[in-house]
Amino acid sequence: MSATFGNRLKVTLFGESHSAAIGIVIDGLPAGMEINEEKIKQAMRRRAPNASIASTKRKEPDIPEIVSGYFKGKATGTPLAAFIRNQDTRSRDYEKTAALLRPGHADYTGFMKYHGANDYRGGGHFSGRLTAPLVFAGSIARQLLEREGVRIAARIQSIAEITDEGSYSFSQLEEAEIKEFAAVDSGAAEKMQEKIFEAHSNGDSVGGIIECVVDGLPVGLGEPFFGSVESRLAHMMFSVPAIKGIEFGKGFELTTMQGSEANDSPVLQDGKVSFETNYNGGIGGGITNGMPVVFRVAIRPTPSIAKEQKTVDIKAMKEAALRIHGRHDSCIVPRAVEVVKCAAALVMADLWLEVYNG
Ligand SMILES: Cc1cc2nc3c(=O)[nH]c(=O)nc-3n(C[C@H](O)[C@H](O)[C@H](O)COP(=O)(O)O)c2cc1C
Ligand SMILES: C=C(O[C@@H]1CC(C(=O)O)=C[C@@H](OP(=O)(O)O)[C@H]1O)C(=O)O
Repeated sequence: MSATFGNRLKVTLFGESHSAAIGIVIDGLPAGMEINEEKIKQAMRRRAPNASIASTKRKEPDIPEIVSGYFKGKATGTPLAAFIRNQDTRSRDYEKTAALLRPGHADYTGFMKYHGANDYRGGGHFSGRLTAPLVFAGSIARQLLEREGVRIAARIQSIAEITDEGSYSFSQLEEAEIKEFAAVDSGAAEKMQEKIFEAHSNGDSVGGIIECVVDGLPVGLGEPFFGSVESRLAHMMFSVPAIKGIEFGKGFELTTMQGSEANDSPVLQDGKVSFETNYNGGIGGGITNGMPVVFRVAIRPTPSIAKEQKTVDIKAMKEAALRIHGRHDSCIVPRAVEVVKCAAALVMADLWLEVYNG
């Protein structure tokens, strides 16, 4: 089932961008786990559209309504289900152009796979909107990890060709979280935002890279081969719409290094094994080695743009031109920072429960 993810902590997503609601069912939360609703609200706010970064003008309160599995501030241990109502849908944006396949979006594949029965409004079930319930569930998973001393932080590393080259401490990354635009260096952040507005004013869009770090992990999460930490994180990240690449540690740069440079040498620190460097991103043979898990994801430019593009009218089977005048993010990256952290939390909490909960 493609809507369900996880082994010990299972999540099932449902809904469409313009349906009555979107939501998620979380199965496997430890009974009695306290849930901080304020932390959930903060996460939802950080994912929400933000006019100051040229994001979609759709205004959704994004208040999750928990309908089961939660009692007196704690998880009951039975499935926790929540839905988020869609309130500011403007489906007329999609009426006139319903048959015109949006280049870069899932209109063509959705139409073919579901024999034209797919709900194309706002991207339907393919929509980035489905990341709202993902953030809801992930922010609970994040709380579960925090209880165990595991923390997650992320930052915007680049937008288009503008890169923040700095390498930062975990606490500097954590400080980025409270910023509206989660880049660490303020000079780079300004240039990145200018780039987004430039694309917006040209009727175009841009992408970028998010770096994410999971700190405080024990040695031994994950398994070799198909249960590797890399494969589990990659599965989750590629489930997030618009994510097109992932690398761990030095990633592709490892190919330009010699073995003597790429190897992370074990050292003794206070009588325990640690590593001199972390070029392999805290993972060895698919298993956490106690160093921070570091990965970066590549996010494509938003598909729906105002600039004229070539397409096909799938009903008339004719080539056509398309300009999209709806409400769209000029860049998905700033809003996706929270999505990446929460999606990573779901994976790491699942891996945690596999080892420490039976
Ligand atoms: C937080 C978030 C917001 C998004 N906003 C938009 C948007 O406003 N317009 C759009 O066309 N795509 C947006 N997307 C991306 C599309 O949903 C995505 O590109 C599409 O479903 C096709 O999937 P793919 O790019 O993974 O192939 C967004 C994605 C995310 C994660
Ligand atoms: C609503 C959200 O983003 C939506 C993601 C999206 C897409 O195609 O992914 C298309 C747009 O939908 P609509 O045309 O209905 O405004 C965005 O606004 C959200 O993230 O909450």
